[in-house]
Amino acid sequence: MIADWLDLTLEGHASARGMGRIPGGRYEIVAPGVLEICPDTQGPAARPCVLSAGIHGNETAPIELLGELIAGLESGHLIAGAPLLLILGNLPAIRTGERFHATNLNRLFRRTETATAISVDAGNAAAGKANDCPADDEPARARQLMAAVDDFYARFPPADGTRRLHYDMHTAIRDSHYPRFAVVPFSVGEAISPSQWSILSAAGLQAVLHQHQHSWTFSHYSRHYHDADAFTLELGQVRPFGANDMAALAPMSRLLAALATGTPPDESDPGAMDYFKVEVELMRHSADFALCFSEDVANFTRFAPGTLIARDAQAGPCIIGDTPLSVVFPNASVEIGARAALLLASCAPPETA
Ligand SMILES: O=C(O)CCC(=O)N[C@@H](CCC(=O)O)C(=O)O
Ligand SMILES: [Zn+2]
Repeated sequence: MIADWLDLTLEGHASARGMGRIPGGRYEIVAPGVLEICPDTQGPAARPCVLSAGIHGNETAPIELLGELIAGLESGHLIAGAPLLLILGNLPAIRTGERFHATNLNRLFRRTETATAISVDAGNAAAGKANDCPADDEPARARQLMAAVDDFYARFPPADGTRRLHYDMHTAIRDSHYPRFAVVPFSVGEAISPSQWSILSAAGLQAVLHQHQHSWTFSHYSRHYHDADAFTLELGQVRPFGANDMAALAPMSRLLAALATGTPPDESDPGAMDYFKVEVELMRHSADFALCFSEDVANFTRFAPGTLIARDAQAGPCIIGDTPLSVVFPNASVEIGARAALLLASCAPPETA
């Protein structure tokens, strides 16, 4: 019963391995919190999809979305029609309702000599898959998830002319002028498939933010190493289980259902979304660091030229230059050396023709 898998995993009782049938395909638990769906027959629009949630443990709406998807697949309301890898990211942090335990998992998806060896060595990967990672070992979990993604993408190449897909679903700490928005990881590889803009627009996304440099997030991993159409999707604000506005996420739920069944997703005008690019990645360099605006300033708030944004004992003040910039993900409590905010400028929509 895959419907039980999610509850059991969150309670810490899931078996590390297991497999069975669902309508139209089969499932396999390939690692703790990692469930693969393999259809008997691929639908007309099937793409190998990684759908991840809970990379930050207190971001529950995406986990509820995965729960709805799994229930649909189990009941036969949705017939499996595409290879899927469903991932619950930071299991110990989900269980305690925290963003992370020792360090932010979403900065660790980078191949090192060790991680690459694990991802290409099936024996090591299998050993790593058998057990839950210790609660405070986010680097071990990142290696486990990188290995699972490498293995999945290697076994399910995309059809000619299509690309792999990864939606890493999150919710934001702050309120936002755009409650639902996509972050596009930086890449020197292929451009994102143009259809993604109209698909994300139909799924209720309101803005798109292009990263300007490598960020070693989970979505960046799939984009950088696997040339996938990969995004971090911010789907509202952090809330506990049961308190999320799932009605606002109904179009996103329909998109996930289309991906799982291999049917064409809804599309709508990509011009309905606003587009931004990162101009400044503000880092915290010292213990004596402060943001110079209030805790309730929402994501995408615009600051005028000359505004003091942050003070840092080591890096000095951060002041907006000649053009206004909007702030996203401001967080003065990040670890020293980590990103404390992104400052954005508006940009033109990507080419869709
Ligand atoms: O609201 C916040 O400050 C953080 C929300 C969040 O977890 N965002 C992701 C974005 C990842 C990316 O830049 O692609 C994160 O910070 O990991
Ligand atoms: Zn997050």
